[in-house]
Amino acid sequence: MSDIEVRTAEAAEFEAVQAVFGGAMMFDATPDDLGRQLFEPERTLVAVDGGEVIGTTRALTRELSVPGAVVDAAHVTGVGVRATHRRRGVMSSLIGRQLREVPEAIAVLWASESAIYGRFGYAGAAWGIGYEIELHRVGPTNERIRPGELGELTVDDALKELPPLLRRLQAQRPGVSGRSDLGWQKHLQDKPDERNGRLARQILVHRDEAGTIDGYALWRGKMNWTATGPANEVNLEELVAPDPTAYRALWQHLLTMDLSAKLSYGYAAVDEPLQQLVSTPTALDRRLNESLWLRITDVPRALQGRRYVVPINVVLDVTDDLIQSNTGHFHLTADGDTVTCERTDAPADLALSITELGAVYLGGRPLTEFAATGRVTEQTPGTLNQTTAAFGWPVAPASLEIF
Ligand SMILES: CC(=O)SCCNC(=O)CCNC(=O)[C@H](O)C(C)(C)COP(=O)(O)OP(=O)(O)OC[C@H]1O[C@@H](n2cnc3c(N)ncnc32)[C@H](O)[C@@H]1OP(=O)(O)O
Repeated sequence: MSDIEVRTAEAAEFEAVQAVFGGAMMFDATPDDLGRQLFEPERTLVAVDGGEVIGTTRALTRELSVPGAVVDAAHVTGVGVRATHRRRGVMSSLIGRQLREVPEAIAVLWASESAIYGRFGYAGAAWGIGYEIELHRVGPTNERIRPGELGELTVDDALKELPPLLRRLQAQRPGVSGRSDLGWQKHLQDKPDERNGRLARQILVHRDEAGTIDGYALWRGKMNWTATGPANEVNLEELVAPDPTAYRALWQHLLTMDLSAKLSYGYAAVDEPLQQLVSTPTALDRRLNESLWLRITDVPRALQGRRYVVPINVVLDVTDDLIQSNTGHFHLTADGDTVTCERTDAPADLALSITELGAVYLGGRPLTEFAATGRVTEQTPGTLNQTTAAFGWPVAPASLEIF
């Protein structure tokens, strides 16, 4: 590490950053115009050896829904180190500096491997459910879809119509990342060489009785003809339907696609209502996946940024090996929209590290889970259950996209 310099990237280094990340992940990272426009060099760190970029990490400027609010969250991505420079502490230098420098009170990421980020105080804060639905077995309920309720949009129309629906979902569910106009363009980009043998993306929408779009699904089909007949595959990429009628109608349509045997979807929530809409939930073939990892970088600001499901008045003893200002006692009080979190000398009710605080931040994991292994300790009897209830949230967090 001694000869390796870690510094902020320059705009001209976009290609080098892409090449290092693509090489490390083993995908073709040919830069495109939208990717270039979304590049934030001032929020990218590079490790340089002999003038050559050999390691990278990026923080994207995006918002995230958290319990009861939408806040700024550093969306960390592009973490890669050239294979020739692995296991010499390059990533540790990059991630350590990034976490100390990001202005946001929380950072989030999708991990390529579970073993990487815990050492930096990140914790799995949301689970996701992957479906491999057997359409012949699942038995969708008989939803009547009236003519005109469903339609398709062009990308240009989708860029106007879909963003408000994602914002509505953010108001309902924690863990959902916001998208800028450019972010939407990138999300709806449909490069033929990235379709994995599937057809072009379909932008399916549902309209309410007044003709207003109140839900959408992004999906692709793939023809598969077997010796026994058609077995096409439907790949659902995203479904956003804050309105119950739209939610039911879109799923009903997708589950009954002609000639199709399978529907795959990777971003369902742990409490996904879909299971109520089918007669055989086991045919959903559900798999629990890791989804969003979260790291609190500023305890008082992060804890003040979200809401709590019941009033709370607790002193937390937090330890953080990487960010010293997060270590100490913090007095958290919350009652509805009035939330305060301040450093205090008062004795602590609960002791935990920054990792456990990150794990429970989105309301998807209970503090009691960590008390069971001694990672959270109760100093004042009764405060564990109260604090667990306050940090919980009625809707499970779910992240809709790998960024
Ligand atoms: C948010 C995202 O972008 S996710 C994408 C992450 N990137 C990838 O998976 C691409 C392929 N891998 C890589 O580029 C690199 O191997 C990285 C970035 C994962 C690690 O970079 P390195 O510079 O080798 O890590 P570094 O030397 O700082 O390792 C620090 C510690 O993490 C451990 N570690 C590093 N990578 C891994 C891994 N994949 N699995 C388990 N442990 C790991 C190291 O063993 C080391 O442990 P130690 O402190 O006990 O000795």
